[in-house]
Amino acid sequence: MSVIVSVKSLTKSYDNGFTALNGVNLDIEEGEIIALLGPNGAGKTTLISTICGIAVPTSGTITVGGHDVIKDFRQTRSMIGLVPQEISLEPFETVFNTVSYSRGLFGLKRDPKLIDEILEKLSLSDKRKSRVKELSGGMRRRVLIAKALSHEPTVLFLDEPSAGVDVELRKDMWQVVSELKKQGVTIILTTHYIEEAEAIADRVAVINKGEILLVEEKAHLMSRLGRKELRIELNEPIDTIPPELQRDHLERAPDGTALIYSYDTRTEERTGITRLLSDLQSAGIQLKDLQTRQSTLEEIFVDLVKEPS
Ligand SMILES: Nc1ncnc2c1ncn2[C@@H]1O[C@H](COP(=O)(O)OP(=O)(O)OP(=O)(O)O)[C@@H](O)[C@H]1O
Repeated sequence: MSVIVSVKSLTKSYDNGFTALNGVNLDIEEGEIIALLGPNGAGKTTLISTICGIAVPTSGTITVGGHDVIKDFRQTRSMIGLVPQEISLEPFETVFNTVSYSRGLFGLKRDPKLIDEILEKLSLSDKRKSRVKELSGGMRRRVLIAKALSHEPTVLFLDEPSAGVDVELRKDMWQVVSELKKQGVTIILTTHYIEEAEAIADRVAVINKGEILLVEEKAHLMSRLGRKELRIELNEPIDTIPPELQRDHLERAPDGTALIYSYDTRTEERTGITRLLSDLQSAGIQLKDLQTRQSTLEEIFVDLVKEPS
């Protein structure tokens, strides 16, 4: 596979002296989906903006398709589609015109057939004459993607594509992104949702305080981060963990009303839950409720990016 976006020793300091990116190196392969994960203020948007040529690097170089984003701005920008986080669409305009207009902004000739194909790809064909204000939130996001694709870019940036979107629509969005990948579009997305990176990314880059902490194959990263927690609510609070449960490495909630069991579904063949439940029975502990939860990205970041104490 060849590298389509190459970022070398990129530093970006804003006019107020703040360094938002500090020596970033990142190669993005043609045709991959890479998720850029990072806490608020990590530098994700700044990185996207510099690659798109919207923000000027303080030092370092960026190439898209082998062209320098500053020297050959027009050429590189035309290869890039950018889907912003905020939905900013003209409410009274039709879907077709909205997308067609975006193509015009790149100085390209009108191409109704192409616009119809893009709408088809995004399951918006039956809405082509609808006004934007008549669309649901999920459809509006698709219109944003259609706009970004209207000038036929080969690289697509999606900034938080499913922020504030419900689970159903999020899955829909993943489907759309996977389809675009199949058609050969390289996709870079920023996200706060680990399930999102897990569902669609080939690789994951973690950025914090303007530095890339790691870039890894998703499968590898997930095996390191994918811990789950089983919370066992008890009928009666307990003061200490009974000896029958010592081997299960449980934690006791501070008020004694629950036990917490951590396990890893990916790296361990057996979760140990069956054994745990039988040990609970042997210890005569009555369960009130069971809940599982996965570490949130926020928690993973706390681990990944925590300052050494
Ligand atoms: N124009 C600017 N002038 C000064 N500082 C800025 C400017 N734009 C961004 N910053 C700062 O640079 C840092 C990185 O911001 P950026 O928007 O790139 O982060 P982000 O990872 O996209 O965050 P979020 O997840 O909140 O969108 C932040 O501390 C931000 O306050």
